[in-house]
Amino acid sequence: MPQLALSARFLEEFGKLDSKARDGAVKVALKFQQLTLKQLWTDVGLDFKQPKGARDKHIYTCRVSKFYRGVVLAPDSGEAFLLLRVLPHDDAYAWAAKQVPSVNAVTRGLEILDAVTTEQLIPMWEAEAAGSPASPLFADYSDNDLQGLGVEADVLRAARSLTDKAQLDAFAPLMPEDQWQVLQFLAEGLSLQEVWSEFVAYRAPTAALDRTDLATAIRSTPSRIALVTGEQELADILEKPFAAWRVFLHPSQRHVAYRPSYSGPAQVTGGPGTGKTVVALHRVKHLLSHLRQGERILLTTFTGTLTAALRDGLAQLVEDDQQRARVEVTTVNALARQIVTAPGEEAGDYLSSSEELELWDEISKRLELPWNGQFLAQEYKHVILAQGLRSLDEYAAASRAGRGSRLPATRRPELWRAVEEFDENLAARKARTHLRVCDEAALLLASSGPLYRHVVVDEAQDLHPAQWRLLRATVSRRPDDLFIAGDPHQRIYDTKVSLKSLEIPVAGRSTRMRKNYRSTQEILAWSMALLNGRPVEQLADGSDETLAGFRSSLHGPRPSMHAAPSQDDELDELVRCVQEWHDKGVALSDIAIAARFNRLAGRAVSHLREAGIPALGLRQETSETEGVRVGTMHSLKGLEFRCVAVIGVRDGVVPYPGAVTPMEADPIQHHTDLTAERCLLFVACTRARDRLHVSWSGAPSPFLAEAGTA
Ligand SMILES: Nc1ncnc2c1ncn2[C@@H]1O[C@H](COP(=O)(O)OP(=O)(O)OP(=O)(O)O)[C@@H](O)[C@H]1O
Repeated sequence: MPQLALSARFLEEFGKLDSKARDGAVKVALKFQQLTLKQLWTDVGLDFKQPKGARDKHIYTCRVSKFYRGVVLAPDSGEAFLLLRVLPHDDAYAWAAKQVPSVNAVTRGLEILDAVTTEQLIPMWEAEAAGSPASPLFADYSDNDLQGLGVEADVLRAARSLTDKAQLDAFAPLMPEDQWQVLQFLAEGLSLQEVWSEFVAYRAPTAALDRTDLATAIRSTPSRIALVTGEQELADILEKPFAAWRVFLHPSQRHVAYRPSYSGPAQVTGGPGTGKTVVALHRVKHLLSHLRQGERILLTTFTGTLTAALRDGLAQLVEDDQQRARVEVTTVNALARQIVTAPGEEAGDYLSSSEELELWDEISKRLELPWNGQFLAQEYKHVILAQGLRSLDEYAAASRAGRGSRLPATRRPELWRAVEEFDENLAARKARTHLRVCDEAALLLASSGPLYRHVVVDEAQDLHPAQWRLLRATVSRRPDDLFIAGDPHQRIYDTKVSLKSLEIPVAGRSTRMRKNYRSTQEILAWSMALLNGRPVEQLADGSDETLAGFRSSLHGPRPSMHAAPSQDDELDELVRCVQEWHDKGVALSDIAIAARFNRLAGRAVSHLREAGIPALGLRQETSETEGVRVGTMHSLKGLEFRCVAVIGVRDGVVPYPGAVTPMEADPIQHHTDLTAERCLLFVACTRARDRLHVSWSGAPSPFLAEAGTA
């Protein structure tokens, strides 16, 4: 029996079919599982036909329903059939007739080129390029350079006729995806070596290649083609056609997630929406398949909302309940609480950051110290807790590197007195702070021993050193101990760490993702302007990281912006915008509103409800509840929605002065805080897949003005 394979595009189109056509497509796919080669070719229901004027003899169409046909690639060997697309009857024939499959000489993957349209367009582009004063887009690269990355004759000719990135984008639907991706990386400024190592090296040939062997090429293209091994697997894939991330991984994603083993901690970084969470989930799946009896995995992240998303994702990827039960999904803070709280003991109250600040202010006044509450809180967080200092002697000997404020050594005893006072006050109230508890939990584990065989961390960029110490202590120093996913461009709190300084060395085991799968290029480009090309400090060792080469191949409308005369007008416009999205078929639960603070978020909820649009706070949501999700920019971290409105992006709020340490108090912290505020707006905007709306009342945020968008 030949093997069935499904292309990513087939699956995407299958997901959008009406139920009748879908049933038809399922029946077709099942026949490939049940019939012999001979039976398939002669099956009346399937009605295999070669399109008239087909450019390639391996391409057929088959009947899916009265109105739809599938496009199938049938290699000569009869070993496999690949379902390429499912389209309305006439479109299927028209598309099928123009396509030519081939085996890429470098990547060995199967490729499909729209040979007819390309041949028609190339002479036009060549003529246009000849008359254009612009220099060719790939002038810096020789044919040899491009061929070495898998760019083949027809695409090479087309690439030579391009003069700008917009033309390259327009070419995307016609071109084999991998070749387009290579050209796109180069156009974005990546070096030949970077493109080679990030995209091609994983797939470089190891044995002789038969370029007529389409069946082998089908098996060598797991990033776009899923081989189906049985009816159960077929049902499983077709049941969730939009969860393409479960089945198709980018070569760099697969390489990172399914690498048999890392000799120590490993890291995946990349801009928003590059699939870091997807990679982390696949890594968990891989680690589960090697887990010995009695061993467990910790999958952890920053906030509770994110653990819910991780749990959902894991349930989609690992269907076996018993396997999944071996993975504990929890936040770092919840884990710490669990470790320090004895059975039956009350967990105690946690101080909010404003309560903590109030307490430090009180102590400062009571002890008549020359420092304000903010200074004390920062010293406690960024020096004392960061280094786990437990006595005045330790504090007196500690480094304050990275602090931009001066504190003579002779004054440290006074400050330590404030720390003691703080701890005593908490003990008296039976209260705790999250970081203090993480610090204690790390200490406890240091004597009681690790809890897990592997730890996988998502959204790692905001973890504090005390949280890292805890994670370090939960797992022994062994191969595959820690797998870390994070993006320093999404650091939205005031902590900056270098993993190297925390004895979590990832050098040589770190990979950066560049392809954005979430947002349209229009949303990405707009959001990236907010960062203004500013590099941020890497998680690994504090050196600079940029978003070079970070791009999406999706396209859509440009973000809309609205400058309102008053907050009421701004909220009226928000209602109009949400209504319009909903009228166009977007589910309310796929729409999110983000504000800098809960107050405006709350007003947005009321305003929407008054207009008859169900809305709820992000924290109240369960995935089934219908209604627009509304929350703070912080609470949107790690999530995604089809449409996002970011509101209240005004001067005096974004950045929020209260969250930015004054320059004169500490210039280093001032810079960190300001960057965190900038990144916060970037994070909120990059949650959007298709539509982004940004609004303000009064003067716009200076971040918008600097980006040239307002
Ligand atoms: N290989 C893939 N195929 C299809 N979709 C993918 C793939 N990888 C990721 N995605 C999709 O891209 C979106 C973003 O993925 P994910 O949340 O893992 O990115 P991220 O890098 O963790 O984002 P962020 O840092 O912004 O939280 C998700 O909708 C995910 O399903």
